[in-house]
Amino acid sequence: MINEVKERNNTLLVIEHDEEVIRKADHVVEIGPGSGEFGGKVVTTGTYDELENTSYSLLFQSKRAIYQQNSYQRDTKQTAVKVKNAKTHNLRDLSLELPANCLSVITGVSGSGKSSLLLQEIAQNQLEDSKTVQWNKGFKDLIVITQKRPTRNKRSLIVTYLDVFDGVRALFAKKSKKANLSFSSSDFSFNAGNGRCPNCQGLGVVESNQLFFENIELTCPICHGTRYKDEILEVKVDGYSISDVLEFSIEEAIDFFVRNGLNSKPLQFLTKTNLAYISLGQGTDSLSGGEMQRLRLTRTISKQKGNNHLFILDEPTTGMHKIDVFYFMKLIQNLIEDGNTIFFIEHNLDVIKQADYIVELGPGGGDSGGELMFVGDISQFRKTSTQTSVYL
Ligand SMILES: Nc1ncnc2c1ncn2[C@@H]1O[C@H](COP(=O)(O)OP(=O)(O)OP(=O)(O)O)[C@@H](O)[C@H]1O
Repeated sequence: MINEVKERNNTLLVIEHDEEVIRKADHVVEIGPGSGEFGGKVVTTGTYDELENTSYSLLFQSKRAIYQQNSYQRDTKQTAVKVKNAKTHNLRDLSLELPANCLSVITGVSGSGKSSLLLQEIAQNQLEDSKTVQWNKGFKDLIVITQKRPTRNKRSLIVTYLDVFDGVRALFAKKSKKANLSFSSSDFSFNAGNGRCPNCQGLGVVESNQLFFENIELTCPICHGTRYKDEILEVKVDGYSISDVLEFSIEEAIDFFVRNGLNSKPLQFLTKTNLAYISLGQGTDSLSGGEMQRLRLTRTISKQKGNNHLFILDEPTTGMHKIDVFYFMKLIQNLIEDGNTIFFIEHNLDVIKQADYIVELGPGGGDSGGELMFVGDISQFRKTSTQTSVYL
């Protein structure tokens, strides 16, 4: 389709990570070299072949051995779930088993029935058996992370989304008591209470509201973006005000949290997914799609205790660069090593290569889909020529 658009004398500008698309581009621009404040520069430009042979190109680096990971090839004998004669949407009397304590990937062309199988047929009744689905009874719970983005909310910051701000507020309240100031934990909230800036209501920004002009956000002229009243900012822990803490990167925040006995577990998980560069006070609505997926997974994982959880994730690597996928998959593999089970809907070949068990649905979408094209491990998959395996 892209070629057709080009042939009609149009110009296409595409944001893309997919190597197959990059390979076909006439000109590629790589932005980086890192993420967040470490990004924003043009790293290199050229054709796919030029990038592949330029040592500082991100494409070149991501194809290096360090970013390749193979399947752990775990034993798939223990069953997590049995599906018998599933018929949801386009599924054609589908029967299969998925293994426990492994990474299973369901792949296939768009509309082939992946979501119908995993999100509807399997996940719909949580861990309850149904006419078509029989569960291994060892799972503690089922956690489903879909692609749906949480509703946009200006007041949701990384620190509140990860539920670690209450601890920070309580710490500052305790410190204020020691200094004979009578501030409570709620005075250190920017969402409510008496401590937030009355002009911007704790947002740190105000809207320009000028007649005839589009509204733009301006730094609040009263609190200068700190979100708080001056007397609140005078309370310091280790020399930092609560507004300074919101400016911390995740890496800096971990030091502060550990030093002060706060729960740093969710922050530790974030660093494992290569998100150590974002700041505690960054709004969740400003995150990229790939960053948001990792944040959601981190929040979910950090709340789970122990093992025997079953995670179902719908295309979790959408929007991630190969390098981000590498870090993300390390976290996933650790989860499995800890005794959990993961089912993915995924097209990403780097993920498929790491799967212990692969299911491909097809052959087409809609009425021409819903059939099992392949079930087995990666070494068997490489020997077939399904619509997905030919790209491995
Ligand atoms: N609620 C629904 N009612 C009727 N048909 C549906 C419903 N949801 C999905 N379908 C149809 O079932 C078929 C399989 O859809 P499904 O979402 O399972 O595919 P998929 O493989 O997950 O696709 P994609 O990769 O594009 O997300 C499609 O033809 C779709 O239009």
